Parts: sequence; C-alpha cells; structure tokens
Amino acid sequence: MDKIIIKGGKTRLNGQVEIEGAKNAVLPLLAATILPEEGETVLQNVPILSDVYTMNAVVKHLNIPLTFDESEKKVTTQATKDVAIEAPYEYVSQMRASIVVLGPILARNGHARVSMPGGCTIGSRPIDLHIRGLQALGADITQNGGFIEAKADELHGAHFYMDFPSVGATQNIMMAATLAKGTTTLENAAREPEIVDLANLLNKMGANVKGAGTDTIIIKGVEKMHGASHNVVQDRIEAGTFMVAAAMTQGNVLILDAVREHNRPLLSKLSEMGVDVIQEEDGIRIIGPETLKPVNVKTLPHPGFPTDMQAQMTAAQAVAKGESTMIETVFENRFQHLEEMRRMGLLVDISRNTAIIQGGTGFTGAEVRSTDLRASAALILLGMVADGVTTVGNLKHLDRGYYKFHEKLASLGADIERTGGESAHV
Ligand SMILES: CC(=O)N[C@H]1[C@@H](OP(=O)(O)OP(=O)(O)OC[C@H]2O[C@@H](n3ccc(=O)[nH]c3=O)[C@H](O)[C@@H]2O)O[C@H](CO)[C@@H](O)[C@@H]1O
Ligand SMILES: C=C(OP(=O)(O)O)C(=O)O
Repeated sequence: MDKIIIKGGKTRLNGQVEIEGAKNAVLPLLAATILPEEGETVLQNVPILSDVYTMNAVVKHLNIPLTFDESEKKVTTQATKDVAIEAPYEYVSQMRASIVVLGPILARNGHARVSMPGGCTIGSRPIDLHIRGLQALGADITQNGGFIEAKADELHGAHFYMDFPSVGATQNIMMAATLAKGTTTLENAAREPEIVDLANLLNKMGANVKGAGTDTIIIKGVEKMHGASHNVVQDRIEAGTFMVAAAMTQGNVLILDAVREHNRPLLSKLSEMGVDVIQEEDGIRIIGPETLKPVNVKTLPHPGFPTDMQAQMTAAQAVAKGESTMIETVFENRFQHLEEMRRMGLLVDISRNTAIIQGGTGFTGAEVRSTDLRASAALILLGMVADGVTTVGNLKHLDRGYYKFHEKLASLGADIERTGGESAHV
C-alpha cells in the first residue's frame, strides 16, 4: 500500500511551484468531446490524474477515439457519428463526475443510459437537479436497475431555475442545451471558473453560450458542433492548497500563474490570518507569518469560500493561535479529516456542520488515513508542522486530484517521501 511519510516540525517551504490544469474543469471538458459531430478536439494542459484516466475510459467506451499524450499533457479526440448510449457502472462507480456525460449523450443520441453515481464519503450527493433540468428540456427520464435512462425525440429550449447552484447540474444542462431547439435560460446557475472554462470550449465548438460566470446562462441551441482546441484552466484548488501550505509553514512560495480572481475568498482569509499575499508578474507570492491568527470561515458556492479548500483551511486553523470556526454548508459529511487530525493532537468540537478549533496547541506525528481527496492534502499539510513522523495512507484519494504532490512539496523543502511505488496512474 502506498504511503506518504513526512518528517515534520521544522519545515519552511521556499521556492516556486507550477500548478496543473484543473481536475474539475477537465472532467466536464472531456464530457463535452461527446458533442461534436465532426473534427478533432484537442485539450492541452490536461492533468495526469486517476480521475482523468477514468473519464478518458468513459469517452472511449462511447466509441470516441481518444489518445492521451502524457508527456505533452494533451488529450485528442475524434468526433464520431456513432456515439454509444451507455456509461456503465464500472466507470461511474469510480467517479461521481462521470454523471456529466448524461446531458451530452442525450443531446447527441436522443437516448442515454448512465449508471446512477450514488453518494460518496463527503455526502449523499443527489442528482435531482440534473434530472429536473433535463426534464425541462423535454427529456423523459426513468430510473431502473441502477441506471438512469433519458430519452427525447427532440430537446427544446426552456427556462430552468436551479434551487441550488449545482456545478455538475449546470454543466449537464448547459451541454444538453447546446444542441436543443431554441433558447435555454438557466437561472441561479453555478458560477465557478470551471463553468466558464466549459462554456469557452463549447463556444469554440460552435455552440452559443452566454453569461457563464454569472448566475444566468443563456444557451441558444445550434444544429451541430465541431472539434476545437482548448487549454484547461489552472487548478485553483491545487494552487490554493500550496498557498495554505506556504502560510502554515512560515514559508515564502511563489504560486506560478495563480489567478487572484479565482481564489479571492481564500486569499482574503489568508490575509486576515496575517499572511502576506503579493501579486507578482509570474504569479502570487505567499509569505507565512511567525504566528497565524485565528479566522472564521464558512463554505459557500462560488464566489464564496470553496468547500474543496475546507479541509486544507482547517489545517491552517489548527496551527493558528486561538479559536477558529469552520462552517461547512455545501456537503453534509466533510469533516472526517478532523477525526484523523485529532490523532495528531487537534483540539476540536464538532457539532453538525460546525467545527470549533482551538489552534496553536502543537502537534505530533501519527499514522493517519485519508478519507477523501482534500482530506489527504490537509493531513499532509498538518504533517509538515507536526513534530516527528506522520504517515498518510489510502492515497487513492490523493491521486484523484493532485499530481506529484509529494515531489512538489519536496522541491519546496519539505522532508517527504512516497513509498510503495509511484502514483497509481503513472
Ligand atoms: C468534478 C467536480 O467539479 N466536482 C466539484 C463539484 O461537484 P458537484 O458538481 O457534484 O457539486 P454540486 O455543486 O452539484 O453539489 C453541491 C451541493 O448540491 C447538492 N446537489 C447537487 C446536485 C443535485 O442535483 N442535487 C443536490 O442536492 C449536493 O448534494 C451538494 O450538497 O462541485 C462541488 C461544489 O463546489 C465540488 O466540491 C466538487 O469538487
Ligand atoms: C469533491 C471533489 O471532487 P469530486 O466532485 O470529483 O468528488 C473535490 O475535487 O474536492
């Protein structure tokens, strides 16, 4: 079993770090390659992650020729006339995000069968908004045998208000609407940078999508789409993770090409904690203070504080001297890392979606297990400031979203190694 071993206590990260393309952008972008009827699609800056291999397998299963040139970080697909209708359990069970193929397959074929994604450790993650949005476009949707089946003789434009700005539902409905007859207006849509990235690719493919990045997205349906080239947007969560790492270790790290606009709530909280945030020509420099100040944080949909940075931020709160609060409003079960951090000495009271952390009390290394993707990063961050040796296991979660995390931290001066071979996917 792979493990990451960290000798902590004296780490001060220093240097500069490159950030990959965003996992949460590239997965829907890969789903969008189902839409073109002709031409080649080239995605550049594709991160080498296990989730990307899973989504590649889904796309290939749908009869779309796909190659992944890892050395160039480039995925190339060829449009096909004959898109298959089914995304099986084998893939969807590995990765919830594969539900975003439902809209594109339906738009191409008038018929899609996708295995139900189910929940995951961070929450139950229902897909009612995806279903209601596609129903509004005219799809007839049934569920049986663990599959969700959508059929439509013709998708038509519609007005759909989302009860909650779900990222995946916005992407699914947006993609289905690109080939619908007429205009779709999506209100209370998700506004994440990854939504904007998807809209940009769709428009390059010949779609007509306006308003992505605001809460109202308007999609005018087109007859057909074609291949296009696109550079995947930078991973703001990976960038944010290194920002927190630098802040926690009294470090001085330049996060290359980081986009301030994408990480505004995190940067504002880091400033409140006494961290120097400096915009430079090549990126954002983070300089951690001798002592971090406590801070209260509440997760929200973008442009609020991202739930995907919650676990890493609790590691910083653990180090800050005094009482900090974390309120998680997006997922109902996203505090499991705090139980593992308790093994390292964390003082925390958890009541429903609120964690009150008494920080700055000192930590000792321990053997811990990552419970989900961001938990794995957060435990590694805390391991860097804990005295002694921390061993983090269950790295399949880490490999879903971080490329060579330990190597990047080591290049910044952390005493960290990975045993049991390389990441699962390389
Ligand atoms: C691959 C990807 O991009 N994953 C991100 C995406 O996940 P994902 O797209 O799954 O997240 P959503 O925005 O859909 O989910 C947010 C909340 O809405 C609820 N909900 C969602 C859909 C639905 O039909 N009904 C419903 O109730 C979910 O249970 C959750 O409580 O956005 C999340 C919220 O920023 C991030 O944490 C994930 O990293
Ligand atoms: C929760 C996450 O991803 P996913 O939606 O793919 O599970 C994440 O990236 O932190």
